[in-house]
Amino acid sequence: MCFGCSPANPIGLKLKFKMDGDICRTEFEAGEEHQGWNGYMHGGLIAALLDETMAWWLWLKDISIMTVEMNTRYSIGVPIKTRLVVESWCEEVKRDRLYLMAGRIILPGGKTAVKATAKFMKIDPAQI
Ligand SMILES: CCCCCCCC(=O)SCCNC(=O)CCNC(=O)[C@H](O)C(C)(C)COP(=O)(O)OP(=O)(O)OC[C@H]1O[C@@H](n2cnc3c(N)ncnc32)[C@H](O)[C@@H]1OP(=O)(O)O
Repeated sequence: MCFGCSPANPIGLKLKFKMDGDICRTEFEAGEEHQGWNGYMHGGLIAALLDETMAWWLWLKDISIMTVEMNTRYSIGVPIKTRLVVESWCEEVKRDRLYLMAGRIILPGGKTAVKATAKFMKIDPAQI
């Protein structure tokens, strides 16, 4: 019952993903329950949005992975009750096992509010 994508998780984000060329994309609108500071989305949940979107780029290609490292740069506060677009893509694959991924959150109007980079490690699907 994944916090990011399961439709059955009552407190989950219920994200749905689509590939558009080499970009994986989802949309999300944060509610009051997702706030940190008043009116703005919690930074940890923003990181979860990006982690999940980068993971799904791989998952949609049938690659089983786990996040092993992630860096998040918060440039603009992410307002709640606002339609967000989240995108991810692959920048490099090392030794056929380590995937260097990147992602961003785009506000209405096109500005990038948050950028992330992360490393994902391919694992044996039997491990999860
Ligand atoms: C549908 C999609 C839903 C996805 C949900 C969202 C994704 C997530 O949030 S996953 C949850 C968070 N992540 C985790 O809990 C991961 C926890 N970590 C692990 O379980 C293990 O470290 C695991 C299985 C990934 C790798 O373990 P293991 O196979 O033993 O790796 P290990 O032997 O330590 O390292 C393998 C190689 O990778 C390298 N490596 C390990 N970590 C890193 C790193 N962070 N950066 C670069 N290289 C690394 C090692 O140096 C090693 O290199 P070499 O082969 O040359 O010696």
